[in-house]
Amino acid sequence: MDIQLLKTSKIHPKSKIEITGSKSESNRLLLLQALYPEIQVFNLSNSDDSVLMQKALKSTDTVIDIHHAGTAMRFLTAYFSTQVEREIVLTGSKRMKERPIKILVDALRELGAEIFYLEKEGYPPLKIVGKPLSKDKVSLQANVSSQYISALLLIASTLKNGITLKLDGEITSVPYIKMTLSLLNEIGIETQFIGNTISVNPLYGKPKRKKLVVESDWSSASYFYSVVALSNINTEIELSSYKKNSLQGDAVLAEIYKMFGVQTTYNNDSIILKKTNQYDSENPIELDLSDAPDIAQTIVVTAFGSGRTCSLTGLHTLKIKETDRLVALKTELEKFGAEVSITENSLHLKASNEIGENVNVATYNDHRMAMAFAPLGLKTTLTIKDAHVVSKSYPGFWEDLGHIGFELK
Ligand SMILES: O=C(O)C1=C[C@@H](OP(=O)(O)O)[C@@H](O)[C@H](O)C1
Ligand SMILES: C=C(OP(=O)(O)O)C(=O)O
Repeated sequence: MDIQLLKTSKIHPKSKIEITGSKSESNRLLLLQALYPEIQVFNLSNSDDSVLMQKALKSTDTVIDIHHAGTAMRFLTAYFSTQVEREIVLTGSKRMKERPIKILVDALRELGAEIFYLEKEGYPPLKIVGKPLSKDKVSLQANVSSQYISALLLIASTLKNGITLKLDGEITSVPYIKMTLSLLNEIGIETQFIGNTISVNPLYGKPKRKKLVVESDWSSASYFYSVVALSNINTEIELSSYKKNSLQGDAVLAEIYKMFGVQTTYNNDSIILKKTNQYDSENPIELDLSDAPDIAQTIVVTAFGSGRTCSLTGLHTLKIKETDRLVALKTELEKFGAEVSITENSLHLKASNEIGENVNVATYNDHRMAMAFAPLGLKTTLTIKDAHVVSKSYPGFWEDLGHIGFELK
């Protein structure tokens, strides 16, 4: 399914959208619920990745396919390693078989797990033979993906002595590790994170808190930040349910988008995004996104749509996500006439006021490619190829975009 966005210079001046729970928080809490069934979770994400996670945890099959869901692949590898008397094959999409998992598998093996590679060494699919993990201390490389670390932390409280992790190298995507620790703390699991060492105590007895409400997804909110940034002065979009003290690192959007004139007001359980003229529209956008990699695509496209120079660093994890996002961004932006240069961990976009028309944006099975480019419908007519890819994190995206006044065909 392709979707054409007809150039819409004006969306509704005021609109309201409800986004479901954070996919990251949901997938952590689903795993914790499998370990501690008394936990109840509200406002779960309706994303494919969370639905797949839920299904996988309930499944009694011997082969479990988690398609494109990175967190599900990593978290379930740790989970099934501890499920005694269970033997499963954990597999995924063609792209999942190219996303590395060796760092996590090595760490789990070090703790006593029995995991085998079924195709390429270091990559899914995996055969996992569940057994009690006998050790409690392990070192692992922390500069490739924080998901390996979160996976180990999520199962830690069920091990006899908990877990102590020593993290080697620069720690990437730190807010996601802190999110994991905060959720563990919320249910009464004690943790320490000092320097490059994290430890998690075993949980004796039942979880302290049983009802948890997931805050809505900030990464999904990013597309509306972009829409407001590219809109006329005073355009407002209200998004629910969000809070000021978020566990999600992508809540940094509220700060970042001030550079594009978007003001965020926290109102009960929602946020109101409003376009103002209180910003310097000439200033280049310069950011290190190693703490918030999922909003890189949104920010670059906003910068392009608003004719701003943009230099992003800290993008080393983008190459192993749903697609190589650095190459995908460069390729697709250049179709609109943008000048983009990339390295292994950075992207530079030159300011330009020309935006090509009738471009077909390829999405590479990456939900964020589709959603990041959509706001350009405020500047030009474009077509998003394979637009259904958005369901990985935000199945209602196109409907919500129509609701705020975009013309979709
Ligand atoms: O733990 C999580 O929920 C996530 C961690 C990040 O991955 P990396 O740590 O691989 O950067 C992020 O990109 C991903 O979308 C979700
Ligand atoms: C990178 C992402 O997800 P995952 O790694 O969980 O597939 C994402 O949602 O942008």
